[in-house]
Amino acid sequence: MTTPQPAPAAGPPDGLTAERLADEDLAPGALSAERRRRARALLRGSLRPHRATVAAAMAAAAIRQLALLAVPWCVQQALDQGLQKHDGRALAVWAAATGAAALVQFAGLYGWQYWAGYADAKVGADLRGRLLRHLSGLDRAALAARGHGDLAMRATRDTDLVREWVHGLAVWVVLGTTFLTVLPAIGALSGRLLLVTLATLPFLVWVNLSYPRRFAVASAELATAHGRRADAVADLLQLGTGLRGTGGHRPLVDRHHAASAEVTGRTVTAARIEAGWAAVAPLVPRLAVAAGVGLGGLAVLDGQLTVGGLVAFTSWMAIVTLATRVLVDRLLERGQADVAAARIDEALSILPTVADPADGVALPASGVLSFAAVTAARDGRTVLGPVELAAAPGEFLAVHGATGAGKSTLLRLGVRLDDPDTGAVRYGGTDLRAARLDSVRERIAHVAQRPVLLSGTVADNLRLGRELSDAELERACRTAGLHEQLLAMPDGYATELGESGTALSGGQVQRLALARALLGDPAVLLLDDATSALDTGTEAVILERLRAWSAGRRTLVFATHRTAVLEAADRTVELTAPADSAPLEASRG
Ligand SMILES: Nc1ncnc2c1ncn2[C@@H]1O[C@H](COP(=O)(O)OP(=O)(O)OP(=O)(O)O)[C@@H](O)[C@H]1O
Repeated sequence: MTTPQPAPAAGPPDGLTAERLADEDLAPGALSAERRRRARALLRGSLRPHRATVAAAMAAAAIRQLALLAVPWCVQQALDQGLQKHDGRALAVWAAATGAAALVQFAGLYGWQYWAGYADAKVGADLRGRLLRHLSGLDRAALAARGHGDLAMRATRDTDLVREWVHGLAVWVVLGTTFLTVLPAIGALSGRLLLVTLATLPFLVWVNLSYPRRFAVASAELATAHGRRADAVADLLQLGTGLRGTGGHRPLVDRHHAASAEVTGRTVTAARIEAGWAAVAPLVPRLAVAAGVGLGGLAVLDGQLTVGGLVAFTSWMAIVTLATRVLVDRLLERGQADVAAARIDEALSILPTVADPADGVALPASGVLSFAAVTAARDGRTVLGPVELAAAPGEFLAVHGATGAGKSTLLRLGVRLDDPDTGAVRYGGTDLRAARLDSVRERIAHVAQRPVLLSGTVADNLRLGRELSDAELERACRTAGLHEQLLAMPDGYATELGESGTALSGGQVQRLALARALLGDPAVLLLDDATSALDTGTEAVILERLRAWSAGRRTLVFATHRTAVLEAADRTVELTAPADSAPLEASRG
């Protein structure tokens, strides 16, 4: 999620986007040689597991094209052998051959389209799955400079562009088959017609070399604009309603309109180049047909060419003209696929700042959670520590301190959502950085200050895809003081929460997040101000139930400003902001 900013009239629509654009990876314009090389490597790698399917599509496409190209020849024979010589049998034979070619075209086209569609669906699913697996494994710091909307575009529009490229791969075989068959066939008809045909080739090469460069630049700029608009839409949807009360949604709307206008402008630019390319490329083959008809007609009058031969020439040239148009489409797709693959590659190259160790160990079932000489810096500023702290099994520890003293930062280190800059966080003596991340998250659960809910039901949000019975959900919700309130709702646990859990109050969201953490049966529970939205009565009940839940063997670490929590805790620890952190309270003197 990005910070909302009003949009300037021109250029990148917000400061953060401008910052992103400074990043070489997202720079508009043509791809650098290195990015193109990496993009092509990604495309080849995505294709590798599906080579056999693509090869089958290509073979079917070649068969279909040969059958298509055979038709003018069959017609030529029917005209020259059948009609010109009044030979009904020859006419029937060549009519049957034309029919057979139609059947072969049918089978070839079916196989081509089926296998091409199968390959594009598989490559798209693999690529999207790989990208989403990678992105979902990244931590907050790694994703900090990326907008969610832009990343979503990479998983949708960009993978779809790669799919289109995969679908069109067999067409290269069609084009090769066409040119390799038509040129000798026309040469066999007449040397002059072959010269007319060959004269078009330098022009075709020039057109198809010059337009792609311009289109690649337009395509890259369009992709970046799409990413920016997607960010603007995501922010508008996620933040707009929250900011309406302060009038803050207006800049979001303006920003979206500016981003949308940019997409429209870039689309028109790309369309103009595409239109020129698509119209200019087949022009010369079409003029060549006219020249061929004139020259070929003279050859027919001189008796050097049959009428059937002239008809075959015009038919083949019509196929060449069509092939030229298709060639342009494929080159357009390849340019877009390069840009899309480069964007996907860039997203796949984002490294997590919290890495899962290759040979990570499992954390022990029980142990002391300790912070030894731990410090944390954000944006070059020390915001925590050095902290020395330990919480033993069965202990209820409350951490308090001024706003900005580093309580949330401390808890995030305790479950390895971030790593300390110096010192070590250990559980049962094992440095969390040496443990497998899934093992850390299994032993230690964290309830964030601002919990995140998904669209779906209450039960979906509690389960998060885990195999949990209704009885287990109920037990956790009882401990979190939510069960009775859920029962009072018409749909109970099946209540739909809407986007980002809008159907629940702030206090209910906090308790749902608490119940969700309890369901993992952790040995340590880190609670970040998890009762801040509760009335004192409900808070007292929950504290009592949490103590019973810990049953003298589980650890509770509660970051809080609430007196009731401090009073309920076995021990309290006050955090003070480091000297160079200068939070609000400290600067008040
Ligand atoms: N991702 C971040 N980037 C930059 N600064 C950060 C980041 N996270 C925290 N900080 C800064 O670190 C300091 C400590 O923040 P933290 O959220 O840990 O404080 P806290 O004690 O939990 O505050 P509160 O009581 O208001 O919840 C603050 O000055 C905050 O601005």
